Amino acid sequence: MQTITTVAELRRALANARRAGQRVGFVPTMGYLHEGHLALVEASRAQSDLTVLSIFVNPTQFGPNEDLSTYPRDLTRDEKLCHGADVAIVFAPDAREVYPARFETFVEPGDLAKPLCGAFRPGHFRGVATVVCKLFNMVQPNVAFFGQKDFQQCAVVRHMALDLDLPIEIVTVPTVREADGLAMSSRNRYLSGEERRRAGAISRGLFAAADKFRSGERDVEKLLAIAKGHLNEVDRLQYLELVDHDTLKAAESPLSHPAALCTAAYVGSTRLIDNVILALRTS
Ligand SMILES: Nc1ncnc2c1ncn2[C@@H]1O[C@H](COP(=O)(O)OP(=O)(O)OP(=O)(O)O)[C@@H](O)[C@H]1O
Ligand SMILES: CC(C)(CO)[C@@H](O)C(=O)[O-]
Ligand code: BAL
Repeated sequence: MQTITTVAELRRALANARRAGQRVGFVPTMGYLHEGHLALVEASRAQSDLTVLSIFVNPTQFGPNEDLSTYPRDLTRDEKLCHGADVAIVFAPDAREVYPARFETFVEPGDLAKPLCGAFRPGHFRGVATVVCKLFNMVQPNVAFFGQKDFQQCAVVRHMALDLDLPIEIVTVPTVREADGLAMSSRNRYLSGEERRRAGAISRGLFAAADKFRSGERDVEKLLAIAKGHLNEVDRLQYLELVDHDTLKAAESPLSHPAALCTAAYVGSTRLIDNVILALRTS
């Protein structure tokens, strides 16, 4: 495994693989890796010949009062995990390599970026789409892997690839969870012991609604109320919404299309997101 920090070096390292017709899998991350990230690597290993994992805490997707400066970072630990997981290349550029002086061109996503997290993090998905587009151009993978935990991000990236004719297959990997159901997230490390215990309420709420859905409930307000009943343990519910799986517009009762129940909640000062998909049986 090698760690590369410049685009020129990355292109050189990948040239041979490309000439040999190897299928390149790409896992973009912001580092401080956990088993959720390793599930993306595992999916890449299964579907490609060589995996590139990027570690870049992208400044353009953070708002001015967000946690860019305190976001957890530990490259040495991440490199060890990548080595053990059979990653071929860790690409860890610095901010100047990705955004040289006079950088001024952005990718502006459309309606998919407006609801949910987009409503509370203005400019977030513009930053995500821009950096993902740039990373795609740097790595030029055949296939790229994203976690379902960031459901709206998956939708925005998938649509960007379609709109911009990027010849890259986008794969969504199911959310990896802790034993109590909490979605793994680098930000979980901000939680105190007591906050960590209460954070379990987020997935409990989503799962309770999903269980009711599986037993036939199709009323949007009732499903939201069930989830909300569990969410009183969080300190502040930013949003809890049931949206159409494909358009991310508010779902209507009775549910007749696949939907996603999505939430963002603060436990202490930590903002956590999670979601479950409510898929209707097709048979
Ligand atoms: N629990 C998880 N299961 C599956 N994929 C995940 C999980 N957590 C993160 N990912 C995916 O890993 C990729 C990189 O995410 P990122 O580095 O931001 O990690 P994160 O844990 O989501 O961090 P954050 O705390 O910022 O939300 C994204 O595609 C994200 O959806
Ligand atoms: C996709 C991504 C690496 C872009 O910075 C980031 O948003 C993330 O880690 O989910
Ligand atoms: N995985 C989410 C990246 C962010 O919160 O900025």
